[in-house]
Amino acid sequence: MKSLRFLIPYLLPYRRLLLAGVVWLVLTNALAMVIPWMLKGGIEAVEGGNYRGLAWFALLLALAAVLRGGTRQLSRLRFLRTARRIEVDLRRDLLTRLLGQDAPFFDHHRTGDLLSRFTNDLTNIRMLAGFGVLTLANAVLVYLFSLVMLLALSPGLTLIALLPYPFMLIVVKRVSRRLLQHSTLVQESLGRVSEAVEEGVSGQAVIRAGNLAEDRCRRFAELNDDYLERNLVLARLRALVLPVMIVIGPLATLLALYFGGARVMAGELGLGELIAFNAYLVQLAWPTLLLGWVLTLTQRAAASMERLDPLLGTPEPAPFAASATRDLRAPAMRAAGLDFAYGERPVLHGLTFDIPPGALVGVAGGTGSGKSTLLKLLSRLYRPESGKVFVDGEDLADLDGAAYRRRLAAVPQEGRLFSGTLRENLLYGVPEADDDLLRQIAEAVCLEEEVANFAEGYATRVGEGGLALSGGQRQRVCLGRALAADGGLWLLDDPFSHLDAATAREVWARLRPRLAGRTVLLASGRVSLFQGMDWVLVLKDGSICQQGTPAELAAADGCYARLAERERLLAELEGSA
Ligand SMILES: Nc1ncnc2c1ncn2[C@@H]1O[C@H](COP(=O)(O)OP(=O)(O)OP(=O)(O)O)[C@@H](O)[C@H]1O
Repeated sequence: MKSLRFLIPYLLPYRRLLLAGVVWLVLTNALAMVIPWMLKGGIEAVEGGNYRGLAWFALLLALAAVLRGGTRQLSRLRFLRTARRIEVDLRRDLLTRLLGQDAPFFDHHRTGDLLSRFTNDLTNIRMLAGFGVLTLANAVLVYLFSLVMLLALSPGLTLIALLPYPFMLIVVKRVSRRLLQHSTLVQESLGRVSEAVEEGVSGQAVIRAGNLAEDRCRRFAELNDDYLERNLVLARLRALVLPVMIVIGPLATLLALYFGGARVMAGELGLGELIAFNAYLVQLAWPTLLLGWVLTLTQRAAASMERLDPLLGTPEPAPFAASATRDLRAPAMRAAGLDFAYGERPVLHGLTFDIPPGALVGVAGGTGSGKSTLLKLLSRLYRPESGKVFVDGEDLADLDGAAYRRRLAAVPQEGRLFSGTLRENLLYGVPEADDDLLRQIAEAVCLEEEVANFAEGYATRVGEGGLALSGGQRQRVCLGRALAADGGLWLLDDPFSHLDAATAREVWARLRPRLAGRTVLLASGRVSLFQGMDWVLVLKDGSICQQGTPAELAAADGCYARLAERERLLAELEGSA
């Protein structure tokens, strides 16, 4: 249960609210204790023929019951409000930490599974922090108060009536470990179901185009069956606890009635006392029953907390870089013997190069040669296995991440747009930008004509992930977004891959003057874009096979020349087609 300790810092800010809840709860239980005592007084009044006394006891009993209803509501609201606030705090912290994770984290966690942590796991924790804590606190108070009253009425009978309770503790202890294990399995299984739904929605176009719906449905059915199976095991475990909890109360009453009845007949106990004794016992029944439920709730929340641990257990990320303070200084970049592997799979081998500040550098190479991976290392999304990257002579690993991001304008290969308008997407991170800048940016990435043809212009909504735009339009919006934010170091990962050769050349021609004075690395499979650049690194199977000026490389008989030749042949083929 150590995982539940994570909850304590989240409970602390609400200790006053919780304390108020506890105070109302104490009052509720004190009033609950009055009721059987009034019952006892009423019965004794009946036995003594005291009608006036009976009326008073009845009135007080009713008053206690009404007041108890009110205080109960007041305490409930405080506990549940605390739980809702904790849920909000946890959700906020989760997202902050998620956004602070580096790329390998996302390689190892599935989207649906991460999403289910924000929904199902948080609900489990909220349930425990609200109903769970309330029920537990209430049970402790009911047990304490009732025990005092039971002992006051008859210590001997109390011992007899409470005999079944240790049996309950044994069952609870035996089942709770297994409940935790199976709750974890259920949450993991739900993560896989969520993952399949997420993939089904985001990949719907591919599923339809490839006629994969039947296969996806079959896999989904398997995942669902697995989820059902694991839930059934959990339900069977819970079913072991509930009957025990249900039986305990009546069993105690039975013992009290049998042995207490004998004492009443022997004249050792009053009838009113026996009835009050039973009424106190009955008050134990409901909290006892709910304890079984709290047990499963606790195990589910503990399993959920363990799933949040990889995120919440990481140090709080540094404050995110403010967009207003972009750093436009062009850095010198140097790599010394960079090696990198995705898990066990080596991808980059001993990359060494030197780029002076303000240089325009191409990164050439065939598909899968490691271009994107190199740019990811330079943008510090991944860290090299061995070797170092130096930025202005300083080790990239030692640099302040936020300061480095302020200097960086990175355009990933598959740029992602956010739900919202075209304007919002182009000016993300530069909210103070005006229409003038917006138009300049659109012009620089050759979007102005297309936007003019959209009925709503820059107010056009791009759809989730930019689905309402073409792949090429999405790429250009991402380029425009980087242009609006700007930075001294530009890492462009094949940002023209969805554009035809002519448009790619046009966008690049418009972009180049705007990048003057920046250090720029452009990765692309199109060698023609590297003309006039200061330097080109040519990658092959994760190693640098050549580097030099484009003219030198074109003149030499090497992998660059072969890439150029292949591009020329492809262009000829396209032309003749
Ligand atoms: N997240 C990842 N996990 C595991 N392997 C990966 C991952 N990303 C890329 N790879 C592998 O690393 C190798 C280099 O990929 P990379 O994307 O860097 O190549 P690239 O030159 O940019 O290719 P392309 O031009 O097709 O985009 C490939 O073999 C690829 O399968």
